[in-house]
Amino acid sequence: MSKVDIDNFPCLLLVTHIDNTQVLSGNSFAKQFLNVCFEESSLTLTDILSKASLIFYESYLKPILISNGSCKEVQLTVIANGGSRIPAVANICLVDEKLFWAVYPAEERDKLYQELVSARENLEQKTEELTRLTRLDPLTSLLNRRALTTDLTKIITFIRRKYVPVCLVLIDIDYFKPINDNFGHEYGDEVLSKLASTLTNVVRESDLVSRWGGEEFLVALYNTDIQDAQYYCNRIHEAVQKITLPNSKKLTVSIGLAALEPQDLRDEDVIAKKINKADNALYKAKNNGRNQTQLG
Ligand SMILES: Nc1nc2c(ncn2[C@@H]2O[C@H](COP(=O)(O)OP(=O)(O)OP(=O)(O)O)[C@@H](O)[C@H]2O)c(=O)[nH]1
Repeated sequence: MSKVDIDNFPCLLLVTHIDNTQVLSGNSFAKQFLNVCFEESSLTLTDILSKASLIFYESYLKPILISNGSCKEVQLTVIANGGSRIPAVANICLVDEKLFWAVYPAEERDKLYQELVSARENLEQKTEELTRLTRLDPLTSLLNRRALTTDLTKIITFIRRKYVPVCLVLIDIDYFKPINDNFGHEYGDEVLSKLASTLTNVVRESDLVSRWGGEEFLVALYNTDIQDAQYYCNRIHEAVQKITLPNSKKLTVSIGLAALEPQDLRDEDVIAKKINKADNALYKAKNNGRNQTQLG
């Protein structure tokens, strides 16, 4: 078999002595990577390995090499030409008091790792964004029905432990069908969006505002008793009437209001029952001539 040219190996091949840190020789790849000339310099492992890797070598690898004769796939940090710290994988074996090192710099692996980290961060951001979007109604950007129910369930778990008054406000646009019929569905969508902004502007940040379905909106007023909720409903009526339709008529809404009392919270079905109560009150408001709030 012809003699193998070790300079063609794509890794650092080094020879050191087990008794000291002196580098006795190395291949071309190592010369280039470390920018040294082994014959002329007195290079030691201290120059090649990071401080932590050197401690690892002295305290862990060396005893293993002495007892087992070899160490495989050990992770080290190599100081490259120019001082940059490069993660590397080394195989080392001991023959006649000399250590033979094959060190594979993991520059590419490190780059790949960084790419993986940023791809994961990217994915996490996208997942967050998607989760956010699945909670929102696409037309109004308000919480959708499912998100409102989830958030309200959390609030109820909390107020079961420490009661805080919460009121549910069910809002339905009056005569919305004629708005669509007379001015078009697109205009109807615009009205829904305007109403959504109006509701968001009237409430506090701790309140939940949702599009419950069609032209119905459900608002959960946190830390609000029934008197304050009625005051809030009056503000909604006033604000909504500022939205004027193309025929100069004012937009109006009917509202059903229900309060979550401490005794209601024992009921597992409290949300459905209270919404039902608000719905009955809304029905009363419609039957009573619309543009008003009724208590459930
Ligand atoms: N533009 C638009 N219209 C919708 C949307 N969702 C539901 N609607 C319409 O809302 C209208 C609701 O009509 P109705 O339930 O008859 O109620 P209304 O005309 O408001 O009458 P009252 O509630 O009794 O005052 C229907 O014509 C639906 O098609 C939507 O996303 N966009």
